[in-house]
Amino acid sequence: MSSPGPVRDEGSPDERSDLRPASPGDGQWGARGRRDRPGGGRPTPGGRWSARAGTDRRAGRGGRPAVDRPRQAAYEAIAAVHRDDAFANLVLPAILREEGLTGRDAAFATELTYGTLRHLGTLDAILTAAAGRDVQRIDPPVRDALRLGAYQLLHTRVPAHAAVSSTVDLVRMVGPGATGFANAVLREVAERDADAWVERLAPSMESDPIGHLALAYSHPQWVVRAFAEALGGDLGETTRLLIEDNERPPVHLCARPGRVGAVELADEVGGAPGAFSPYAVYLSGGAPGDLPAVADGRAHVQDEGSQLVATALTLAPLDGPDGRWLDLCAGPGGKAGLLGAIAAERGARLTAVEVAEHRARLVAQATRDLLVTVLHTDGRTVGQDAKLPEEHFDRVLVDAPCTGLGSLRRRPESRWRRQPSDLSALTRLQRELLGAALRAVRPGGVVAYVTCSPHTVETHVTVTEAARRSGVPVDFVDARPLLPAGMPGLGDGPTVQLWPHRHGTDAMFLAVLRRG
Ligand SMILES: C[S@@+](CC[C@H](N)C(=O)[O-])C[C@H]1O[C@@H](n2cnc3c(N)ncnc32)[C@H](O)[C@@H]1O
Repeated sequence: MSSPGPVRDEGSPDERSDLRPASPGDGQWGARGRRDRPGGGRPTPGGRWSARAGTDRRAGRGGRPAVDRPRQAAYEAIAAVHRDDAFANLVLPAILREEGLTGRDAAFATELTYGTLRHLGTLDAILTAAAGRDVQRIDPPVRDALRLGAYQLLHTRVPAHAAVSSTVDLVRMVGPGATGFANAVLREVAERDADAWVERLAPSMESDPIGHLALAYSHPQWVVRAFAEALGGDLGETTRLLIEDNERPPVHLCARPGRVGAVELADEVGGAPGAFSPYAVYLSGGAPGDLPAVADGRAHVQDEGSQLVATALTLAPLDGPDGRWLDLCAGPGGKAGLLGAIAAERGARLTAVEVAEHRARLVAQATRDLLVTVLHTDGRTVGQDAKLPEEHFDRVLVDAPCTGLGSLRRRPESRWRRQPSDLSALTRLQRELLGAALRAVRPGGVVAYVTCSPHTVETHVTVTEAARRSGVPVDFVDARPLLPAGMPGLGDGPTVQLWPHRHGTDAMFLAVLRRG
């Protein structure tokens, strides 16, 4: 198998869904009896797979396949994430396609890849203890193989002997010379179950609740702290959120208004209408990209929370004209697609701005059959760009670039990549973009500020500061009535924070501001 090489993230979290996620392993995915592909590749000691046509380079002792293809695929995806800074949701489908893995094999590879990456922090702590040395000092290819093995031992029903032997076989390929070490480490890991390891390694909840939760639920401590703060210090709720972050997220479709109704779409795709958004359909499985409704532009993949916050902007009460709408951070175009469809029904016209050229092209593609003007420019140029005049727009969306801590379910590696130091540049940009939006909106018009992060520095602090520095009169609009009636857990207003564990959505934040 040859590596598809570095794969960079191009989509919003909405567009990146697990492929065909598996239920937890039930034992049918043991190491024996896997199909093998003649001419398949094998990883070099550096960890990359190299194709050797006509030779089964993976044949192990006794002629049986040394490593089955789903595990190989998972290993290669995990290695690419760490070696090439690839994104699992992009690199894994490429590997699965290249290997021709479908059905249960693809599901198993997906489960192993996503599960290992989500649980990385805890797995590393366990491997450090089991190896008697810091996991960071283990050769990267062997380290990734051990992570994959430890995940199978602690979080799936793969029999222990199969998890150990398949991992040792993998290590034989990626780190010859380390097989004895790998065998010993995994046997040590297998001595306890996941709960017993947490009991042994995590600080107690009483003495260090953040440290305990971080290790028990595999999140960086700063992220746990940020979640706990956003949840008002409620550690029970924080725990539920962390558990939810480690679950496979469902795929949500958005039935484009004017094109197809949610009930009709649900019937067509075998899904269920969403609980909250009138446009949402929950998909039970399968590859959404293969659906005719998605291919022909009647629907797109979009988290229900994203649908709700975009729709909220269109529902904010407005006096006077209502024909000019602006999406100031539009790429790759999920919300622009929904806003453009609603605008078409209401006789309004959407302008969508995106600073990154390739993402601007994605916006144009996402809105290709709608009357949307796509501008490839910096949203902060309001007042300097003739197409972005001041006091011109009636409704403006700022779906700001953010840490994405609200969509960790969809991006298994991102919790380990993000750093608290990312916050200062991001919040400066968020303030500047919201300031530009407040210049772009007409007096009496509304601005929705949205992040896919519940971090209070990116939410409340940014909004308060940007409004204070804007130099224009700004009032908060209570956002709660702009969400579906009866939706629970919306807090005290005027802003709204959605949560995976409360609403089944990404953790989207919404503030609605009216320019006086
Ligand atoms: C959270 S994403 C928006 C997601 C999008 N609204 C959707 O629903 O698909 C933020 C976007 O803002 C863009 N961006 C960052 N800085 C910008 C700027 N100064 N002006 C315009 N867009 C910017 C990023 O490239 C990114 O595509």
